[in-house]
Amino acid sequence: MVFGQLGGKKVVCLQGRFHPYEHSMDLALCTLPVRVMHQLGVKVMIVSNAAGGINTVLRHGDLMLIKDHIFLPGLAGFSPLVGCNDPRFGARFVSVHDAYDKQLRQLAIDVGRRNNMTLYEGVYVMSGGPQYESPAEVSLFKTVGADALGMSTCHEVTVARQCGIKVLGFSLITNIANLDADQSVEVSHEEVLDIAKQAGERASRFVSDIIQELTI
Ligand SMILES: O=P(O)(O)O[C@@H]1C[C@H](O)[C@@H](CO)O1
Ligand SMILES: Nc1nc2[nH]cnc2c(=O)[nH]1
Repeated sequence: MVFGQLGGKKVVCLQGRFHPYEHSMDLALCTLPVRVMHQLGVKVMIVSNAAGGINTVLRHGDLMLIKDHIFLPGLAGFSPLVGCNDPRFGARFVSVHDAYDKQLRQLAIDVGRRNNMTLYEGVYVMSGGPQYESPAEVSLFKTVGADALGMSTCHEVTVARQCGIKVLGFSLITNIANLDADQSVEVSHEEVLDIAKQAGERASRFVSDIIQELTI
């Protein structure tokens, strides 16, 4: 965790995250930093990820605001909320009808527009990873309404919402997910890192501008 000030606001940044595939799908462990941030008094969490684009409008390097998510591991019982519930972090049963705050999304859209940024809005699906998806799996996700897919974020957002932290999320499209097994292209982590690196500065500026205008 890095503590500091940005745009006149107190901020805490995580220099990385714990992915469920790195920790035997122990999602409670992977979301510990979010609970710590809650205990520190954090009210807004801005979360980002690298993702494969499913929606055909998305291109390498695009930013997609997350409007909603499909938490696939969570649906299968791999939720950070299973097990004993500690009431310091919120209720046993949590509604995620407003996982990604509408007001914060509007703020991001306004900031993006002022900076002439093309910003898409869509649904992020989290798979367990660490393998990238087969074309048939990508087709499945497309059919159920996903626009981009990755291996993180949903468990963190679920815990943040349980704690009452408002969330803004965006995906950086690092690769185009394959839909056709006959014309598929290999996805590589190097490509993901490369595109993420290229977009880093633009994405950081965008987040700083949003933080500057936060009124919460
Ligand atoms: O932490 P994120 O979700 O940005 O990282 C994605 C998912 C995998 O960890 C990795 C795959 O290339 O990028
Ligand atoms: N699951 C998944 N995660 C990603 N992270 C970056 N690209 C991808 C992708 O295509 N699939």
